[in-house]
Amino acid sequence: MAPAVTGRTRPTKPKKQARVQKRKRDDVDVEKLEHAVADLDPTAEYKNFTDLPLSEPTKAGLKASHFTTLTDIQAKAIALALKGKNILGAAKTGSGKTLAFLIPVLENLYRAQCIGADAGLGALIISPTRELAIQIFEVLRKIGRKGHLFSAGLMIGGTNLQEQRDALSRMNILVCTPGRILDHLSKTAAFNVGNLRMLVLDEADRILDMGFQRDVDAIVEYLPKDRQTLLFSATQTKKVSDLARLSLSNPEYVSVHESASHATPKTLQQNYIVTPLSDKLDTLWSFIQSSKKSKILVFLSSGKQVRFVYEAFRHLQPGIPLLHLHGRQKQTARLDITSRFSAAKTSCLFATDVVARGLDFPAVDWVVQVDCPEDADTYIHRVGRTARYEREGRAVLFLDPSEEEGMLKRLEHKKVPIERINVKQKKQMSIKNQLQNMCFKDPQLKYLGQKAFISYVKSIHVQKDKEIFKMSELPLEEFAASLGLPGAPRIKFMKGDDAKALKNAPRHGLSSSEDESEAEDTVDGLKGASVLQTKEKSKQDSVRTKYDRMFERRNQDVLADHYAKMIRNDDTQPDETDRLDGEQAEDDDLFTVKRRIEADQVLSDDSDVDSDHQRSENGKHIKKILIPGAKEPLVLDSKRREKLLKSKKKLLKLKDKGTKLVFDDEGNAHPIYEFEGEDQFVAKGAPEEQRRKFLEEETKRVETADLADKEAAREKKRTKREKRKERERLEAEENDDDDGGVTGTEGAEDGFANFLADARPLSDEDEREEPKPKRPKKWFENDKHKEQAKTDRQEPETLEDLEALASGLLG
Ligand SMILES: Nc1ncnc2c1ncn2[C@@H]1O[C@H](COP(=O)(O)OP(=O)(O)OP(=O)(O)O)[C@@H](O)[C@H]1O
Repeated sequence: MAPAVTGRTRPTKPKKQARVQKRKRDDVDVEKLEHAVADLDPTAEYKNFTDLPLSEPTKAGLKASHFTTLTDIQAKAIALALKGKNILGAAKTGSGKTLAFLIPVLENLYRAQCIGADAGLGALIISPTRELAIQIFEVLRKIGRKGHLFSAGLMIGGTNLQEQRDALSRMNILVCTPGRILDHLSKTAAFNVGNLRMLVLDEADRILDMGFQRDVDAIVEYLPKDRQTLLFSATQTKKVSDLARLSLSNPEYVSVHESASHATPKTLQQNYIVTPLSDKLDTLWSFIQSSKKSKILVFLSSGKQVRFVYEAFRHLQPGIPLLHLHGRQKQTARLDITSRFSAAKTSCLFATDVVARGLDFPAVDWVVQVDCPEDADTYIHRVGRTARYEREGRAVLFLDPSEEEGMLKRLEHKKVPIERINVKQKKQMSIKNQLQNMCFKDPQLKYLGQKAFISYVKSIHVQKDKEIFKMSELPLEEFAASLGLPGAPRIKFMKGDDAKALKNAPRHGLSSSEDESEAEDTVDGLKGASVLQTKEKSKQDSVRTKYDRMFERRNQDVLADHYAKMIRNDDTQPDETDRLDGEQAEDDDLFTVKRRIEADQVLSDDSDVDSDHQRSENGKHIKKILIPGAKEPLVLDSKRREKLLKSKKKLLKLKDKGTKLVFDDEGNAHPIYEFEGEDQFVAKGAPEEQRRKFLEEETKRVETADLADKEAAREKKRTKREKRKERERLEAEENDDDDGGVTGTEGAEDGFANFLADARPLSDEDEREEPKPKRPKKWFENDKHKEQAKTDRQEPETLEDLEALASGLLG
């Protein structure tokens, strides 16, 4: 990120005079304001911003942004915060919490005249995600643009740390993410937070949860204790430990919707569908097909899932522009996608929970939760991306039958009104075959599918609420098939009993039993582990040593199945999975021999490696192992020697070097160099003549070989060039797609109410046919404002522009 500099040029003399005069006016203003704030009654009901004792620049900024009436949370929180109280604010999503803390930040710093480089940092606003930080910063800039003189900056990850450093010491207000600000606090010497007056945590529950706990603890260590702290969230924490950690003494609880019968906005219609995990993508596809004229936000549990679903659906040409967003993307791409989705009228964004909180995308029609959220709070945050600030919206949650009971219980407890609906069977489509075809043809997509599968299973495994997430009840094998995969990839994350079951399981690839290898193919998660447990029960009776386990250990990564097949006996018939894998299996043949030799030589404990347990003179247990090709058995009498077994390179040293042989046409072995008998040599002619002849023949041979080599090199280059061109062409096509160049028929629009059999009639369903009433313009979209803004300054397009305009806020 370019430094969030003020961007102000050195003021000319008349400007300086005007500023001094303004400051004087401010002084008067400040005194008056101090009195007015002291007299302010925080229990009174304030309706309009003009009822509050606010500075002229703030009033002007609010007016220019068309904010006139206060929302509930603003009415309750602003008055208290102006009086310097610590606040714990909770209000439903989309209820206007951002202004509830930004106005007090501007006002309290203004009254304290915490302005300019000498004043130092006055307020620190922390947000859990970069996107949300940017959004807060934008709102701050808009309402502060009418005459405030503060310097404000945005410090988020994914941008240049060094460039931010110089600017830091000049900032009065900073909007940041926890990791980045901690970086600066610990590494930037010039960054002084000694004068800090206010700390704000937006989406406090997320910031205070496990993910950010340590960062927040460390940040708070640097800050002065006698500051004002404001915490805001849609689902408020009152945990004593959290409050103590933030030195939040006697906070005022401002919870406007606590007594409300629902935790979500009234204008939000919420439904759930019970759909087995293996049908989720079919249901999602069918849903998208019936809602092509909507703006849809789809939540999935991991970036890898997002990537796969996005790529797969894109290939299927859904007829609606698709976008995808997850935390692993570059910051510029994330920003670009956020703004494209904000601007889009119809689009479908696949995203992780990185956009679940706080983001204010205008006019989202649908929030679809394909993967069950980890808890009810996350559910509330996700659905909060629609039906914002009194607008209407719909949300639908997909649940596997095993998740239904547990999740509904949690939602009920949190006062979330949700009703079950069913999918109309005739509207349900299946894309399973297409996905299988695509994965078969495109190894990259198959790879993404494998990753998606693994990350999904892992995400279920780490879920805390086992009443909702029951791995053993999920149809994982069918789920893998529904992603187009030929089999369920193996996963190495098992902990506790399950991990032991897997660890103790023998290497099926080396076992002769076909049954066992079948079991292994289906192994996944707990289900698989339990299969193994039963199979191994009989073996567990005998004592198992570390060595036994070491010999039986197998590679448990994504390709483990393939590996197992590769080292299986030659006569083993390829199974269905192999056949599906076609080309890849053929390629793998290349490695079969090599792998088998390595595996046999190094790991196998049956025929090739003879082991012998003995006791040494000092009574220590030792084991002798005969390595094939080695002259002497390897004595395992120390840890270091044991380690030898793991290193093939070191084992090679123990082996005989061997002799190189060549085979003739009849298959008889000969040493590479065989001496000719003297008579034969003499019979061939003079040695000089023989030498000349030999040289001639060899030169010819080398020349032909050289030609062949050159041709092969040319061919290689050619294919490489073609591949590159193909890649470029595909990339160009992809970009076109992203730009909205979407194929498909738009006329096929049916509306989701048609798709759902028991859907409550959507009140605006008919209205939808009529021209939609224009979405009320946001304050910053106002034409008048736009024109004026154009004359004042250019609207920011990039993060850098935004930062460069930080000073705009500020005068
Ligand atoms: N007083 C107001 N008058 C009109 N519109 C408002 C007012 N306050 C906020 N809004 C608008 O309401 C929308 C939601 O506001 P905001 O993003 O602050 O909600 P939030 O409570 O922070 O939501 P979340 O919990 O999802 O973060 C925004 O589009 C904002 O412009």
